[in-house]
Amino acid sequence: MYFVTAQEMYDTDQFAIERIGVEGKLLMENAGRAVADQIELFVSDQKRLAVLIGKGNNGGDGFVIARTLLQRGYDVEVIVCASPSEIKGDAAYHRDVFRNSGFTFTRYEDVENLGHSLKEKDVLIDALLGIGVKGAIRSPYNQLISFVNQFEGEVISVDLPSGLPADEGVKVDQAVQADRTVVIQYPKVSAFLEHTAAYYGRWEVVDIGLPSTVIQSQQSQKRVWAEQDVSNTLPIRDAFSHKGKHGKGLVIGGAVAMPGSIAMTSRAALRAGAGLLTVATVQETITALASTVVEATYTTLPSEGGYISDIGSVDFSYDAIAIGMGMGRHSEAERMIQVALEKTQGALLIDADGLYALKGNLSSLKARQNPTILTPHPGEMATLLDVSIPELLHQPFAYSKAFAEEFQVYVVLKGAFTIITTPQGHQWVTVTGNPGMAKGGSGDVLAGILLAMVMQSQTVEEALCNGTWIHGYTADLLVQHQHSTYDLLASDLIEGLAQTYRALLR
Ligand SMILES: NC(=O)C1=CN([C@@H]2O[C@H](COP(=O)(O)OP(=O)(O)OC[C@H]3O[C@@H](n4cnc5c(N)ncnc54)[C@H](O)[C@@H]3O)[C@@H](O)[C@H]2O)[C@@H](O)CC1
Ligand SMILES: [K+]
Repeated sequence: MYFVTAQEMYDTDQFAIERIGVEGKLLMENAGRAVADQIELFVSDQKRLAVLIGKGNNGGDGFVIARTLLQRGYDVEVIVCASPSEIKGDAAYHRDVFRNSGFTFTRYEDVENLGHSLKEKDVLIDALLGIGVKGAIRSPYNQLISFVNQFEGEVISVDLPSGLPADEGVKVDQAVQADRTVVIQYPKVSAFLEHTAAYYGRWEVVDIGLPSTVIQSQQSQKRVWAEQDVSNTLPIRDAFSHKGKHGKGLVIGGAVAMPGSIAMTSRAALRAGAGLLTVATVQETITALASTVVEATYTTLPSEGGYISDIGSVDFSYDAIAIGMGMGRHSEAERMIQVALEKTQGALLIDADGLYALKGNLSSLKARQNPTILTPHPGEMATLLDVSIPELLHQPFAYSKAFAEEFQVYVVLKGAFTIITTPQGHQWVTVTGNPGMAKGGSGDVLAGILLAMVMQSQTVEEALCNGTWIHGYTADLLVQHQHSTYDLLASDLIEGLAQTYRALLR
């Protein structure tokens, strides 16, 4: 499923209108009807509804929604929050169709009056502002939004919660806190940002019949990776497969005081389907791991002060290598990352302390011929970019894209919405996962799953999307059945992979 910025949405509408010849009025009719159909699914016709209509096309949708629901026997009061002369174009056309159908609306006067009209209502449909919102919210919308947020019944927003920007990088002034949002055709970027997603409440997308050629005409492509995508791309194992067919992987990391993270990465890689796995680490860590990760083979690396001191002896011909977890932040790490970048013949995944060590070596990323994958959490990404975490999270898509394109790497920016960006600038977001994963070790597990995925026969892009989706989905299944968001541990995710694969392969 694609998702868009406000400009991309306007461009797709424009393309549909000018190139395909679907009139704007018809798009609005389709949009309003699709939203009304959706509302009908979860609002009984015994409820009392009010529709708040703003002056733009979002308000135009509101007229169609109100007319459709009234025709279907719903009790709907329509309150227009703009002077009728301010309403223009397609919205004015639908205001007239509404009126000519024999329906009436009242005009918004002040909050007190509005309070009076809404006292008996169960559901408020918010068609005040859509993707056209800009800057600080002006009167009367500022009072209206505060008012809607005090309404005790259910608030359903049309397209997006009024006042909320569609795009990233825009300050939120004031916005409706919706219980549900019925999104028109494509979700907007703000549905996938940590600081704006919650305004939407539960949301679903309705189709207004734009042909897929319309979105494919867009330059920037951002999509949600969903269960169907996993089913379509997860490699099917044939009856004659053997361990060599599922790739040979290597994990480099760990230190005397930190055997846990590399243990989790290795076990996760094996559970996620790695054919053959080798762990290269210091002797003490091998001793600690040997009895818990029995399926791996081991390579002893020289150590100094409890840390790996050199990786020159490593065989770099593996299909994929993951480096950095539990490696420690010390001066030698930087040189070792440099060696890994130069010598790794297959895909190289850099995580955790490896990312920290990469900071001084960014330009060497460009020289690599084979895929390089960085898996930062926001703190690590912010460090790589020299920005603060809030700055990064204000526009994570833009920062990820700029970085991935500049350094020709795959970036997996971890978070409640994990963003996967390819060196070509294509972006995917996965929405699986829950707060139970916000714990130490969960990133190590992800690195292992991603390593295993990259070793299989799928594109790197698919591998990263599948791995990220599976990681979050496993946490979701565990929280639904055996665990809670409090007690869930990273190691539970590894064991939980069994359930996820069984569900996927059923
Ligand atoms: N043909 C189309 O263009 C279609 C549009 N659709 C709907 O149209 C919406 C976009 O319509 P518009 O572009 O008219 O935008 P809006 O409906 O978001 O309204 C923009 C209006 O709000 C005012 N405004 C903007 N920022 C404000 C602020 N900070 N304070 C107070 N007033 C502010 C502007 O003066 C402008 O007139 C979409 O969200 C969607 O609901 C759908 O019906 C599909 C078809
Ligand atoms: K709205």
